[in-house]
Amino acid sequence: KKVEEKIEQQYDPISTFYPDGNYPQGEVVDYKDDNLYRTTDEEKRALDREKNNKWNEFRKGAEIHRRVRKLAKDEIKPGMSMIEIAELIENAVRGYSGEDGLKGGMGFPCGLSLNHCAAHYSPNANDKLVLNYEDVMKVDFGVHVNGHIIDSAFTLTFDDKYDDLLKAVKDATNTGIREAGIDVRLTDIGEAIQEVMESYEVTLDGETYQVKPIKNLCGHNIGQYRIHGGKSVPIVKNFDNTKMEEGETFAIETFGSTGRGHVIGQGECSHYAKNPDAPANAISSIRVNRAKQLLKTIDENFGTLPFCRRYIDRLGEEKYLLALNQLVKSGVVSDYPPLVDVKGSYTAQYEHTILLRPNVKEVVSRGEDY
Ligand SMILES: O=S(=O)(c1cccs1)N(Cc1ccc(F)cc1)Cc1ncn[nH]1
Ligand SMILES: [Mn+2]
Ligand SMILES: [Mn+2]
Repeated sequence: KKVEEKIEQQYDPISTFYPDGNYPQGEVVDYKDDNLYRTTDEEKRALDREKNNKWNEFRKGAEIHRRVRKLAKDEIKPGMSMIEIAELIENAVRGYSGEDGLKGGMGFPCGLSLNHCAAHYSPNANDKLVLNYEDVMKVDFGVHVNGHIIDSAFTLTFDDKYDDLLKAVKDATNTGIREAGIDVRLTDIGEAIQEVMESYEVTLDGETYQVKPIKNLCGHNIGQYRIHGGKSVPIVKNFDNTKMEEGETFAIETFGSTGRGHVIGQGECSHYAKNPDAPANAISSIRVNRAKQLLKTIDENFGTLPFCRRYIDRLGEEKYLLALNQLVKSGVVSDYPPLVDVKGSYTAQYEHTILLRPNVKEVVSRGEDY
C-alpha cells in the first residue's frame, strides 16, 4: 500500500523579502472632525515615531497574514479534512514567521467554523470532519510577532448563493472600521454596524432573510500577548459609552446570520488560553502533578496566547485532557467552546486589526482581497 508522502511545502521566512526589516504599512486613514489635526500635529507625529518598532512588528504579522490567506483561498477545496486545512495554514504561518512559540508564529488557534457555527471551532486530533462544497467557513487565524497579534478573518465559500450574506458582513465590518477612531464611543460603532448589516437581505433555497448581526459577538482591543484587552466593540447599539483611546489596537469584527442572531457555546472545545488575570493562589493551589506539568508547558510555549489541543499534541504531551479540564475548573485557564447559532442557519464573518496611532488610523491587516 503506497503510503501517501505528506510533503510539507517549505516557506522562506518573510524577513528574506524585507532585508531592511521595514514592513509595508496597511491602509492609512486620517481621523475625523476634531481629531483631524493629529495628521499634521508635530507632537502626535513624534509620539507615533516613538512606537515605530511596535507598529512594524504588527506590519510583519499582517504581511504574513495576507500571504497565508491568499494561499488558503487558492489551495482549500471541498473534500479536504479540517485537519489538513488547519495544518496548511499553520505550517505557512510558522514557515513565514521563522518562529514557532513566544517570539512569533500562530497568535491563536486557526478557526475554521462552519455554517451555523460562527467562531472558535478548530479540529482536535482524530477529527474526521471534511469540508463540503456548500459549507460557509469562517477562516479566523492569528499571527503574532513578539506578542503583537494580528487578528483577521474572512468567510470562504464555493457556492455563490451566499454572496449577499458575505457582502452584508463585509460592508458592516468596513463600516465599523470607518466609524472607529480616538474618542469614539463603542456603542456608536455598534449602532452603525447594525444599521448597515440589517439593510441587507439574502435569499437561500427560496427563503428570504434579513441579515441579522449576531448580537452577543463583538470585536475587542488587543494587548501584547493578550488577545482580549478588556474592551469589547459591539455590533449592535449597547449604550456602552466607553471610548476608544490613542495608542490602542482593536480587532473590528462583525458577524451576520440567517438564524436567531445569537450564539451559545456548544460542542467539544478546542480553544483555550491562560487567564492573564488568574489569581496567583489559584496557580499555586494546583496540587495535581499532571496539571502542574501541563501548566509549565503552557507557560513555556504559549504564555497567555490562546492555544488549541493540537498545539499541545505537537509538543509531545499525552493524556493531558483531565489536567487541562482541572486547570479550566480552577480558573487558571479559560476555555472558549465553539459558538453556534441555530442548526440550519448560516453565519459569516469579516475581521481586521486596526492601529489607533497618535496621528493616523492604520488598518494594518487590509489587503487586496478584503
Ligand atoms: O470571542 S472572544 O473571546 C471575545 C470577543 C470580545 C471580547 S472577548 N475572541 C477573543 C479570542 C478568544 C480565544 C481565541 F482563541 C482567540 C480570540 C474574539 C475572537 N475570536 C477569534 N477572533 N477574535
Ligand atoms: Mn479573529
Ligand atoms: Mn477577534
